[in-house]
Amino acid sequence: MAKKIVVALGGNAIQTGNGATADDQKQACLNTAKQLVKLIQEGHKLIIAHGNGPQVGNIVLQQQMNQSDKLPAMPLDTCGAMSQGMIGYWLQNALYEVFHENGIDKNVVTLVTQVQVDANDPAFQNPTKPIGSFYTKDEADHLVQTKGYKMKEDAGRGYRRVVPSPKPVDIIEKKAIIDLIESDNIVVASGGGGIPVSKDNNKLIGVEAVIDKDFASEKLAELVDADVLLILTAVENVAINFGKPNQENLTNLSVSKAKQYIDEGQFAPGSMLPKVQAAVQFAESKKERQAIITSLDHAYEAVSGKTGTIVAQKEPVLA
Ligand SMILES: Nc1ncnc2c1ncn2[C@@H]1O[C@H](COP(=O)(O)OP(=O)(O)O)[C@@H](O)[C@H]1O
Ligand SMILES: NC(=O)OP(=O)(O)O
Repeated sequence: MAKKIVVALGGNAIQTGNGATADDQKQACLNTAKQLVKLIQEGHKLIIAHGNGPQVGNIVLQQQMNQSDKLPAMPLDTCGAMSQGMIGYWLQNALYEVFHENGIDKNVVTLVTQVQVDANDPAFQNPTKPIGSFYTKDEADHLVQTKGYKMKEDAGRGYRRVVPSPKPVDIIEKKAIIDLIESDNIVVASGGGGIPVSKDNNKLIGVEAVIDKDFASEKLAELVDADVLLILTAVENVAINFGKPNQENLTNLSVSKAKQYIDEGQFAPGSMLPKVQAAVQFAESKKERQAIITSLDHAYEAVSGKTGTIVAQKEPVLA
């Protein structure tokens, strides 16, 4: 049965390994497009959201490199908008090629998306979202001193800048997204978690933050009344005891069991935890809604119920 699917693309869908050139990231988007096209051929309607952590961090650094009065650096919200345009272009470009190879006649539209946040969200007092490259401890200390950045160690992989990550409250352009889906376009929306804006009477004020793309994708999936929230990352399954000798990969996961594992601390904050939390929130929002967490390579089989971790109100049964 054809489904409406919000796909949340993780880091490896856009940037594989250390390749941060435009060509490297275009190539990764082409590989991603080759996986997503199978879902489109099956008749599913796709709405594509994506992360931007590495990209927006690099844009901020590029902005600051030759900064002067005549060449002012753009603030983080504007850098977020730039990352949406850049990644949206790569995805449109990749899907164009793959659609032509497969005789598919569809438009792909990237919508610059503003996502409302609460200006009083406690996240503004406690930056947690890693962006940009990884640094050694010495480099990180230098950035703290020279730029006033907050730096944190990121899961044993080195130090990264962290910025506030408030929760998404609403998607300003939701009606336009729904109209585009209904007129049979593939929509890329809410990229990088959306551009964070807070409401001030009839104004939207851009704020210095990066919204988590898993939470923003969940909000998008609810607002467009999707059947499935498909979170694509680097692993085929969510696991308990991850990385330990007794690791157990999860296939069917009820909301209540997922909450129990969250309370036990089974999912790493900043990586798997927000995915499972977003999946629970989506599955809880309506009885027949399902969230699937799997790898890009397994997206097609997972939507047919053959692999991945499926989160639903009651334990679903794999096909
Ligand atoms: N319990 C867990 N089960 C599976 N993967 C986990 C778990 N805890 C942490 N991870 C790690 O989280 C990673 C996904 O997070 P991340 O790389 O931040 O996501 P994204 O794909 O959105 O960029 C996985 O590739 C895996 O290495
Ligand atoms: N905005 C965001 O969550 O990006 P990443 O998924 O790349 O961290």
